[in-house]
Amino acid sequence: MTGTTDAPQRSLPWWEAPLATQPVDAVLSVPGSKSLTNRYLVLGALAGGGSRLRAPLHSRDAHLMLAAVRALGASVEEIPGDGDFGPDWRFTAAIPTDTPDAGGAAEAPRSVDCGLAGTVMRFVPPLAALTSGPVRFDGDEGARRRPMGAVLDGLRALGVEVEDNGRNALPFTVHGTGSVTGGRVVIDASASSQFVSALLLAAPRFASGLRLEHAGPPIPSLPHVEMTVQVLREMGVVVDDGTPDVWTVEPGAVRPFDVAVEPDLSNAGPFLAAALVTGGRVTLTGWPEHTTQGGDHWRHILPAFGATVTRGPDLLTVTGPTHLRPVDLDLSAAGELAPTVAALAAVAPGRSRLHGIAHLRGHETDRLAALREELTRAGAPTTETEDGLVIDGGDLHAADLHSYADHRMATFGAVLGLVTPGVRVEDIATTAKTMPEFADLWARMLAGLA
Ligand SMILES: O=C(O)C1=C[C@@H](OP(=O)(O)O)[C@@H](O)[C@H](O)C1
Ligand SMILES: C=C(OP(=O)(O)O)C(=O)O
Repeated sequence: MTGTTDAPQRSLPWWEAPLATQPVDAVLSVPGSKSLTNRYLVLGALAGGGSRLRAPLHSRDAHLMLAAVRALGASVEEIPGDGDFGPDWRFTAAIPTDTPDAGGAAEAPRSVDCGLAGTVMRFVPPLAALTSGPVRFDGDEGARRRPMGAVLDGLRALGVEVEDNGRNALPFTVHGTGSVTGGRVVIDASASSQFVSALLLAAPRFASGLRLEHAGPPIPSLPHVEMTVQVLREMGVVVDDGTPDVWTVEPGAVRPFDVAVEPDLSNAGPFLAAALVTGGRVTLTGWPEHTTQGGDHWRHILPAFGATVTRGPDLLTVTGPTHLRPVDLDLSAAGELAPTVAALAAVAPGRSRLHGIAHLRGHETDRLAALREELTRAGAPTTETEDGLVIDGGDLHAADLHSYADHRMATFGAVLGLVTPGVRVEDIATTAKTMPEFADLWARMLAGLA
């Protein structure tokens, strides 16, 4: 099966991926979780009342979410914190909800730039529906290709007016009336777990709460839905998720909070992968004891390649094997890890199979097509299946690897480059979507300084 790739037409700078001259040996910390930061920003916008995010992620996706909740009327100030990667955020006012629609015809629409952030384009429209007046959403060119239908149809089923010229995609305008009645909604969330999270996060403020049902093929990335349920419960919201594919959220207040954001375990992936491909050792600090982050799956994925994973208090250490083994993995629960897993499979001699990830075609780019193209270009012949990739690894060579404006395609290239002379990665700065510090941290890891 083949797809089309959308390698950029513009000429972007090339980054010479550093080659590891010896096994890496580093202890490092990574910035905060995108998924948690952007959920807390949404919940802070509903709670207000001095809610504080400690050590939040400072990246393009997080700053777009911050700008979005501010555009909807929340007030957030930056205050010094203890995090290594930037200041804390404190809400001084929630978004105004339950305000009657002023009649609004002449009101200029507020606008939300979604960039390429799935969390912004999916989580913010239901918030916009709770405020009064039109809100126009748009984003990067690539964002207009990402699936949105289930959120927009879900909102329409709840009585919210959404104007999208029949595209079911960005750009669109949500016409908020200051309140959403709520009730029962059925959606197909097989293209993204974010459709479920989006409606659940705003649901405590729907007048009669929400009963959300999924009907369709299985939902991918289920730990992200569990994360949504957990953060809602932490803020005092009553959620029932006892029946598979059905969630009920009781109407009620979102309690103001003070939380420390966990490190981003998905973004820890390329650094852990460095230990595997170089036969070295990498320790991540701040690894949570319990977490809903999909990135916690590294503890199970990396041993399949032959790595040893050990836990210490607040630490995870990964030691690479002498030779990587090929793998056969279902990544449906943690699809965002697939580009890094694919890089490891390309280094491992033999045939690896990744499945359960058809929905990656709707991520930042069509990741199955992009990975097929770039892996094959680098000497690991790859084919697409209906729901994954078959990768023949072990014989990589120099290549110029495209990043498709996708942070995880860029870090994928960096992993290949560690053990393959002559790899260049296009536009490493695209990692700013979730980790602006990537190239710097990568260099520090290689220097043993991190
Ligand atoms: O809710 C979230 O924070 C996310 C959910 C997942 O989306 P999909 O279900 O679309 O894979 C994940 O891949 C994405 O990086 C972040
Ligand atoms: C799929 C991803 O992002 P988004 O939140 O934009 O969906 C990702 O980070 O891998």
